[in-house]
Amino acid sequence: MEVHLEISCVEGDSNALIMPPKNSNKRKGMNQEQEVAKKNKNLQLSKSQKRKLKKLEEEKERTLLLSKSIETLEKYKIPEEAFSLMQSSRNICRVETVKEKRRMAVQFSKAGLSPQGDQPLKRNHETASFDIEAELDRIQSKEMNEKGHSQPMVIGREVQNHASFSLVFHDPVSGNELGLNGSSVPAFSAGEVPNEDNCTPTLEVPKTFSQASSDHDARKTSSLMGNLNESSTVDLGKTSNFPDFSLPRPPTTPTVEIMEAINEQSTVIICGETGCGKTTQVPQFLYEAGFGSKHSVVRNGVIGVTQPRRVAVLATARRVAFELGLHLGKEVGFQVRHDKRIGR
Ligand SMILES: Nc1ncnc2c1ncn2[C@@H]1O[C@H](COP(=O)(O)OP(=O)(O)OP(=O)(O)O)[C@@H](O)[C@H]1O
Repeated sequence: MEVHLEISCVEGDSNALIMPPKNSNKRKGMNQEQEVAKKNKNLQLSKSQKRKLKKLEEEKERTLLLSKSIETLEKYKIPEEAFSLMQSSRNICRVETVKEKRRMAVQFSKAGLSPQGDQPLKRNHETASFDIEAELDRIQSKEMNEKGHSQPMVIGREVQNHASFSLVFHDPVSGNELGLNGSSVPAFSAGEVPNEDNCTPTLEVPKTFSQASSDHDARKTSSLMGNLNESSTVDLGKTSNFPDFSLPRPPTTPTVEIMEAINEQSTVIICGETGCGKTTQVPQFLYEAGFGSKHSVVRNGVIGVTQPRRVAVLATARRVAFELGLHLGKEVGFQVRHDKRIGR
């Protein structure tokens, strides 16, 4: 009993009835804080979660960017018909054949556009020399397909496929534009195309030209014809019948210096402007100096010349053979893929 009273006294003095709830509140408050902290702690993401979240955000951004890009592409999309009118960058600087030009013109007209460059089918005189090259290439490949390089190159057959065909080159000496027969800018129309039998090159030089320029033109004409129509018309062996045909070397060709350098050095690099004769002249005076001779112990072997294109190989070989008055395929030969004419 005593104990009980004491307790009640103590309780009465120290406001014992209020204190316990206070303590419990404090404890409760502390618990709440702890819970919040715990919750916050739970809200703090782990490293892997953060990484995942970052990834998701990035993916979202990427998808957004992609959709924007697709939208832009759709906006500037080229219609499918226009694809056929586009040309590959590989064809830059490549001369189009008449057939290709015609095909393009048809495609352009189908698309309701005017043909490219306002020079559709008619051959431009300035580009004719390039066209000749392209034509040569085509003829050459056609020739190869039709088995054997001994097949004559028939200009007539090629020409008949086109409405009009003119072979023109620009003479840098006289400044004249010359055609196959030496006259100014001739053109074969389909009607007046020479047939296979009569496509012999005519070396008639109009009398209006001076003798000097006539000789020069005739030589050019002949060489041009030689390039175009070898077996059917031009026998390169016969060119020696024309004593004036062999062009004089450019007077500026420093033959002596080059020969001296070649004799003294094991390697010589010759630099010169285009057309100065590095390809056609140097081999000639090497040949004349005895290089490539079977009889020479030191200088025997071959004088080799490389060219990047097969048409250039053929033209160079023909030119050198022509200027030296030798036979192509004997003393002067050439070798390209699928074709080889080298003397034994
Ligand atoms: N097949 C050919 N038909 C007509 N003339 C030609 C022929 N090949 C060369 N020539 C003439 O001979 C000259 C010398 O030409 P060549 O090819 O030897 O010059 P190049 O210095 O080798 O030129 P590049 O540096 O461009 O190859 C040229 O001015 C050119 O007019």
